[in-house]
Amino acid sequence: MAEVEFIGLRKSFDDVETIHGIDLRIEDGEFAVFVGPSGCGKSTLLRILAGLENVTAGELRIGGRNVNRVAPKQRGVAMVFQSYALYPHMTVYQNMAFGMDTPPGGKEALRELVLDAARMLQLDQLLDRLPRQLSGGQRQRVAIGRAVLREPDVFLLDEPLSNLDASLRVRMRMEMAKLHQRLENTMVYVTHDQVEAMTLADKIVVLNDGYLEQAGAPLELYHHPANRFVATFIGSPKMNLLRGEVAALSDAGATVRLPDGRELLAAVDATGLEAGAAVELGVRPEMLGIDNGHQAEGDGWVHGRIYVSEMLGEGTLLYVNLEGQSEPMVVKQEGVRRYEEGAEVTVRMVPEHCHLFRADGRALPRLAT
Ligand SMILES: Nc1ncnc2c1ncn2[C@@H]1O[C@H](COP(=O)(O)OP(=O)(O)OP(=O)(O)O)[C@@H](O)[C@H]1O
Repeated sequence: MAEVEFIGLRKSFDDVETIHGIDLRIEDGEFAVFVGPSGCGKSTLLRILAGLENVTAGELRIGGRNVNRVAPKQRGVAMVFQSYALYPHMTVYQNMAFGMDTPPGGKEALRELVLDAARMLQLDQLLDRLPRQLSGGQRQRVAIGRAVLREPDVFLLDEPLSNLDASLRVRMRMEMAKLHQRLENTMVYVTHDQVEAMTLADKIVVLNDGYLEQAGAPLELYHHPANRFVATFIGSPKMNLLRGEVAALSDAGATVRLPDGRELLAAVDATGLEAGAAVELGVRPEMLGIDNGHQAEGDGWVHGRIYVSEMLGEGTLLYVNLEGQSEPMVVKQEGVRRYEEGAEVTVRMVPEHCHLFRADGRALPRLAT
């Protein structure tokens, strides 16, 4: 069993605290993905797990054992770095086999193990090549192969796909998912890429400035972000936020008055909220509808003018200027539709698709997914 637990974990560099008390549990066999803005502490947490950095306070447990003072080699972890860290003068075979203990079956058994891993990663035709004779994706697979051969309980990957071009990233993303299915071990993966996080993770861990903002299944974070930070970090294009104040409260949710006087209902559990409180109404671009005339019965709607429209091929992104809001609202429409810049439009929003955030950024629980 190799579950990973961070308990009140803190890290300081030269008396400056950068990780401020993280409590997190990653289950045995779970694929956990760390995301967050640059400098939030993703790599530091991974390096702490690998034993490359000390813990300043709190506890790190792997498989139920406190490993704060356990040497990297004894932790049952293997790490794949962004830079791959291959030895340039060694062949693919030598890079993969380097530092491995000879198994009971001797050298021949060792060779079989390396060949098995090479076959799995489609490197078996490349074993005699040097790293400089490989493509980026192939180098990446060698680095992964080397880690797989250590048979780690916990596999650590620090932005493993970030040096690859877009199409190779997509292919390697699929390979990562397959690898996890095959190995069934615990994986901790750092990325900047939204799509990688959403598609690969069993659990996304959102970090911000050394704090854990939320950890949960990708769709849980998408539908029920705990706060404004997670709401705008998960999802692309990001969630729209409209400033307003609470006009009325009912069992159906909170009615929000926008600066232009228009009122919209958000279907949230408004317990504890007070009329007059400053709030932000959130709605995702893909949950908005556009029409040029009438609003549907019962829906909330706002008027605006098209600022810019972008045709993406599979869809259209509209940036709509609304009265009293500092940023244009982004609306994602399926299919290619032409809109004239400056045209007046009605944006429809359904109460069940709205999120509501208090002034301190905390989300109110939504009544629907
Ligand atoms: N060796 C170090 N000495 C001093 N400060 C450090 C050291 N390593 C990391 N830090 C600081 O700790 C914080 C977290 O850095 P970390 O590299 O973990 O962020 P990150 O989320 O991985 O960022 P990125 O996405 O840019 O790689 C940053 O403020 C960074 O400057």
